Amino acid sequence: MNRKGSNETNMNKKIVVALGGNAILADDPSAEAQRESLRYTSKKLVKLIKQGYQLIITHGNGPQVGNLLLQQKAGDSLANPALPLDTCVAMTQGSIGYWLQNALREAMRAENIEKDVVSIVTQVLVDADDDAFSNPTKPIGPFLTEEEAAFSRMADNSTYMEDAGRGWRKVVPSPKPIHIIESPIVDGLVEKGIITISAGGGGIPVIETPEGYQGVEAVIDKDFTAAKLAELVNADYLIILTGVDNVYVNYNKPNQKKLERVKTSEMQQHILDHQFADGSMLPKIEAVIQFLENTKNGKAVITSLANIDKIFSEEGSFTLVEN
Ligand SMILES: Nc1ncnc2c1ncn2[C@@H]1O[C@H](COP(=O)(O)OP(=O)(O)O)[C@@H](O)[C@H]1O
Ligand SMILES: NC(=O)OP(=O)(O)O
Repeated sequence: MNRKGSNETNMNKKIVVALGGNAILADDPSAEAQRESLRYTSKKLVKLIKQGYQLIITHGNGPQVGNLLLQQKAGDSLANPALPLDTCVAMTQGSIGYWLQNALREAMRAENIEKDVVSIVTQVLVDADDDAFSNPTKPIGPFLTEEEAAFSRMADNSTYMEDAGRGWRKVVPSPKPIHIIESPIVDGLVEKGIITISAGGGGIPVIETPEGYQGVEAVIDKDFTAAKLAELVNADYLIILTGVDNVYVNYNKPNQKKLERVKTSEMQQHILDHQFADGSMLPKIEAVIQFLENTKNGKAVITSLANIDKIFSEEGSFTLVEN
């Protein structure tokens, strides 16, 4: 990193990259369209691998897990019952991990890079008494019109909310991640130079019981889990990839202003000034601050996929947050 960061050597620097679920599934929910998005993503990520960075990848699943729930409901019968939400999260870790690890393999082969990549079914501990269980806020599945949402609410008795001006979506509880159960395994693989894809969809939410871990009906915000993962693996950078190049103040207003290099204290003030939308940009900013508060020299970047390979060069537009 030079223009906007320091010029330290990048060999073996650890980067946790969090991919938004909407970056994988845009308009076309078919497997082939999602694989194609991940092929594009992988070509971009490989540029960081070529620069010597060690990638620890995680991803969202909001659109995918909501669609899977709809499929479960559509086929629900006594002989073939719908599977619960924690299991659906596990299923999306499997499907997205499978697509992504193969896309990364192809992209690395094209660049003559010999590295292993593996997806890990990952559980994340949450608190059974988290307030989120009585206050669902995490949007999942397709965007609906207000009328469609009202109709769906009557059909499935779920909660639907408007999602950052983009339409109405089903919302489910989103407890905060306390611990990533498999993080020591991820750490061990990272130390061996293996690229990991873990804690997808925020991780499978589990609570601790006398009998062991038990799944709960929730979807954890992948940005908070990414921050926890970055802290646990002692990452140098947390990069959150989303639909915008930069975070803005006065977003979508005539006086909107791009944030380029900011201190956590400045971000905290912007939160107090209500600059970031709930359920979209706010959790990303909170996650970034959480990581920076729990790490000594970490830095965090929020940008779009188009910019990822430019973050460490002279070009590109992105928001870098540091202590
Ligand atoms: N202050 C802001 N600056 C930039 N983007 C914002 C801001 N407030 C809300 N947004 C919106 O938040 C979106 C990112 O949230 P979201 O789409 O939920 O994330 P994900 O990519 O993880 O699915 C951006 O694409 C943008 O539309
Ligand atoms: N689980 C999660 O936060 O997914 P999205 O990023 O796709 O909303």
